[in-house]
Amino acid sequence: MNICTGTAITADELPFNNSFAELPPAFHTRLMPTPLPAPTFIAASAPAAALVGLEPQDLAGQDFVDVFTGNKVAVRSQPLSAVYSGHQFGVWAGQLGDGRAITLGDLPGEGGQMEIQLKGAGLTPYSRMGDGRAVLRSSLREFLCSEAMAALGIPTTRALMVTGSHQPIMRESVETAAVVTRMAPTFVRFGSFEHWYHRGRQDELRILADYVIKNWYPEFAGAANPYKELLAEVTRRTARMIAGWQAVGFMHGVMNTDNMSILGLTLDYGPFGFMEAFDANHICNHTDQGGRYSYANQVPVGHWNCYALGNALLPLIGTPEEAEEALDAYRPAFGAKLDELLHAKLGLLDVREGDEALFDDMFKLLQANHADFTLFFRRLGELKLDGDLGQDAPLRDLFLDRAAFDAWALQYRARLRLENSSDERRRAAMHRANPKYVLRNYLAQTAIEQAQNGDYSGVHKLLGVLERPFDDQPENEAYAAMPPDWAAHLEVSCSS
Ligand SMILES: Nc1ncnc2c1ncn2[C@@H]1O[C@H](COP(=O)(O)OP(=O)(O)OP(=O)(O)O)[C@@H](O)[C@H]1O
Ligand SMILES: [Mg+2]
Repeated sequence: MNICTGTAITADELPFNNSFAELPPAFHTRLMPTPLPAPTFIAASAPAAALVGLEPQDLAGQDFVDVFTGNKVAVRSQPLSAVYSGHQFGVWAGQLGDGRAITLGDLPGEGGQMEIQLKGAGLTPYSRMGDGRAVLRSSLREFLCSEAMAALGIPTTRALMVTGSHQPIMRESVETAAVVTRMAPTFVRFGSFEHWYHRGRQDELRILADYVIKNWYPEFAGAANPYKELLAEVTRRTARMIAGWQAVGFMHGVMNTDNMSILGLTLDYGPFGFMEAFDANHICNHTDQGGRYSYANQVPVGHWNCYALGNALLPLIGTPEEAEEALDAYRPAFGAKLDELLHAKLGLLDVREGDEALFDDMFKLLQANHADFTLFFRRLGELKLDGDLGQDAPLRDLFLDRAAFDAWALQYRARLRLENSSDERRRAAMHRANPKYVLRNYLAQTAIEQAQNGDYSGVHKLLGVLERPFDDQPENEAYAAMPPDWAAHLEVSCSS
């Protein structure tokens, strides 16, 4: 829909601006996406489409499929790939860049403009050893999880649609190609700044920082030290985003600095996972043998990544002391956000002494019993304040050590009694804080295998369920179930 005239627009007429293309040529390479043979529509997200005034049914039309696969370039689009560098697994990796992502331009929307990027659209000068492509499996995971995270209320890049082609792509086995159309106000990463810092190119560093401030942090433009303010705010946003991850059991899997968004958005859905049987040391990425990006380590790694950004911004900020001051925002921002989220998850209206001990004991209990993370919090909402704990069997049955659960539940009930709330009201509030549906690996895998056989109905169905993660959806009970036995053998890695 043309947001000015209210009429339908064709893909060719998409009203692209190209703000990143206006930066000097050192920041990007102008290039054309590489077409894929016979691209087909797989799925689109209606909530994402609405952000840029598009209708999902229009996206299924061949002209949109062609533009969003990269087979045709809209008149006003100036496709480009951006350069960036980064630290991978804590080690400086040098130049990376969009090796398979091509930005088409920015589309206007009511909430602000969105950069539209095709992931898997062919070789770029930054492809290094890669083929510039993404396979259907990883593209569906990125598509579904981007939209699932948005519905969970966690800051994230969005996924507008996904298209596929029969073109064979070699990974561990032969798979087929797909393209995800992603959206974010900008895809600038921490690594975009590290790139110029490590080359000693202060002019470009300043141009990039000014570009980001002007467009997304205009409130700092007139500050005494805008770059210090920028670092402090990105640090706070990153900390809050990671608190959001911890609260739903999301594990990113590859928190390299080139995957950290300058807007504090979850970026790059590769070997991610959602916590099932709780283990704070769980590693979701099979390739991450040392567990650098385990669930528990996400918190300090987020801080480490902000340090890397602070180091890169140092020539603009001035002194290390000022950068340190900005980075000091991390712990309080993380602590305050997690505390707020945990209170909501436990249905606690106010903050009281002893709450931290209650949370600690809860995590120890979950750890000792490897209770299912999502089911635990969802079923906790059903707990009754009075009566025999045995009446809460579905919750209690998540724990092998029932006595340990009973002891904690009594502590929790005592805490709840300090507040004046009914079972009903608490249940409703907790169900708004604790999702029933998250993208468990087995759910993604089931939909992917169906899609690999040409049937996309499982993807559509799963997307619909994940768009309403807090609703009860009795007809979709099966999607809330614990993983079946076969899922124990599922491994996700960096292969994508
Ligand atoms: N198949 C591929 N072809 C070319 N480059 C690739 C390919 N896979 C990954 N890369 C590049 O390797 C680097 C690190 O990869 P990583 O898996 O973090 O990113 P990605 O999943 O491709 O993309 P993004 O971070 O944009 O979501 C990036 O520079 C990325 O573009
Ligand atoms: Mg990446």
